[in-house]
Amino acid sequence: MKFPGQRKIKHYFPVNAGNRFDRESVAFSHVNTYVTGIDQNLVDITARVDDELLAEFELQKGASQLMDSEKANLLYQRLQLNDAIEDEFAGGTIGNTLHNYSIIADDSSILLGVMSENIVIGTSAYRYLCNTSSKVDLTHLQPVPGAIGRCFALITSDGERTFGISPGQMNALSEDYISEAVIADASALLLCAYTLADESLPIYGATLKAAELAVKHDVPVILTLGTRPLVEAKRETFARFIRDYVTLVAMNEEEAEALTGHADPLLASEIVLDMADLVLLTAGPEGLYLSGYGDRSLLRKTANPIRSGAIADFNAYEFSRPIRRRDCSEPVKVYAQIDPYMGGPDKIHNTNGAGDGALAAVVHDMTANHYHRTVLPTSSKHVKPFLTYSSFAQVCKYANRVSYQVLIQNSPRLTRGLPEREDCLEEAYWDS
Ligand SMILES: Nc1ncnc2c1ncn2[C@@H]1O[C@H](COP(=O)(O)OP(=O)(O)OP(=O)(O)O)[C@@H](O)[C@H]1O
Ligand SMILES: Nc1nc2c(ncn2[C@@H]2O[C@H](CO)[C@@H](O)[C@H]2O)c(=O)[nH]1
Repeated sequence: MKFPGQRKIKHYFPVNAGNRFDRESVAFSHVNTYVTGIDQNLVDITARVDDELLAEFELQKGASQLMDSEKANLLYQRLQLNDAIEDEFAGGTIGNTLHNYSIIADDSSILLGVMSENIVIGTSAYRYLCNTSSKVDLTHLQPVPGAIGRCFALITSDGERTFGISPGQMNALSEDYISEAVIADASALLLCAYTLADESLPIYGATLKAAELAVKHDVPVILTLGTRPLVEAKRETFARFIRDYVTLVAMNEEEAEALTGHADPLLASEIVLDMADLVLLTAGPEGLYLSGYGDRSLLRKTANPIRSGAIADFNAYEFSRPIRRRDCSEPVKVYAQIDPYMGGPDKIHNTNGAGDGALAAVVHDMTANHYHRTVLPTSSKHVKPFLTYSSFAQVCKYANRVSYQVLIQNSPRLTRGLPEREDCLEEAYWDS
C-alpha cells in the first residue's frame, strides 16, 4: 500500500525510500489489507445534451432516476442519432470509489455485485471489466443470465450531470454472495443509499446482511447518499440505517439538506454527527467539509486562521485526528473545510464522480490507519482507536486533491495515481 507520508513536509504523499513507514511496511509486507463494497454494477453512457432533452425525457436535472427499458432504448437511439455519446465506461458510485481507492492506495479492494455470466465483446459487462483496475478483485461477483445496468450520464453545458438508470439485472445480488469472511477481514465496507432504495429487491437484503456482518466484526461502514430525491423519499429509513450501522456518511450539500433540513453545510454536518462518527460533505465550488469527533484531552489546535460560519470557530481543532464518539472520554465535535484545490480547474466539463474521488481519499487515509495499527499496534499513533491516520485538515487536503484529479480527467475513474511529487504546484498548499 502507498502510504500517507510523514506530516510537515512539503508533499502530502511523498512515497520515497527514506520514509520510516516505507521501511516498516517492507518488513511487514505480509500484512494484506483491502476494502470491500456493494454496488449496482453499471456502465456510464456519457453524453452531451441540452436542457430540452432532459425535459423531453422527463429527467430531473442533477439527480439520478430510474428509467424503464423502453424509454432507455429511445434515449440511447436519440443519443446515437445526435452523435452525442462521448464514452461508455464502467461506473457506479461504489465501483468508482473502490477503483479509485485501488489506484491511489495501490491496494486491493473487493467488489460485490452482479456480472453477466456470458461476456460478449462490446456489451456493458465487457466494458465494465475492461475499465476496472486489476487491483479490484471481481472473483466474488454473482453471475447473472442478463445485462448489468446502464447509467445515462447526461452532461449539460454548465458541467452538471443528470443520471437516467436502466437497471438490467444490477439489483439481483443475493445475500448468498455476501461472505462473512470477506466482510470480517476488510478495513472498511462501502455502501450506497441506492441499494437501500427498495426493500423488495434482493440487493437490499444483501446490503443489510453486509452491514450487520460489518458491525459484528467492528469493520467501519461507509455510506454514500447518492441523490437528493432518494434521500427526500427515504429520509427516516436512511437516518435509522445510519444510526444503526454507519461510521462515515458521505454526501453532497443537496443530499445533506434532504437528510437534515439544513442547507448550511456546517449545521447539516452537526446533525449528521448525532447519527454517525464522521461526515464528508462535498459542496462543489465551495469545496468540502470533514466533520467528526475528537477526544477533549487529545484535541490539537489549528495553526490556520480561526474561522466562523453557522458554527463559531468551527475549525479550531482541525489538526486533531477523528475518533468514534463511543471511544472518546469527552467527545467534542470537530469541523474542517477546504476550498477547491488550486481554486478548481480553469474549465470544468463534467463534475461526474468528483464526490466519489473525495471519498476514495478519505477511505485511503482510514485504511492506512488500519494498516499501521495492524503492523505497529504499540505505536504512539494508536494510543486511542483513531479512525484516520491524518488530521481532519490533512484528510481534507487529500480528498480535495483527488476530486481535482477527477475533474481535470473529465471522468469518474482515475487512470493513474496522483503524481508522487508536485513540483509545479504551489508548495505552500501542502504545508502544515
Ligand atoms: N465547480 C467546481 N469548482 C471547483 N471545484 C469543484 C467544482 N465542483 C466540484 N469541485 C470539487 O469536487 C469536489 C466534489 O464535488 P461535488 O460536491 O460536486 O461532488 P458530488 O456532487 O458528490 O459528485 P458525484 O456525486 O458526481 O461524485 C468538491 O469538494 C470540490 O473540491
Ligand atoms: N449504484 C448506483 N450508481 C449510480 C446511480 N446513479 C448514478 N450512479 C453513479 O454515480 C457515479 C457518480 O457518483 C456515476 O459514475 C454513476 O455511475 C445509481 O442509481 N446506482
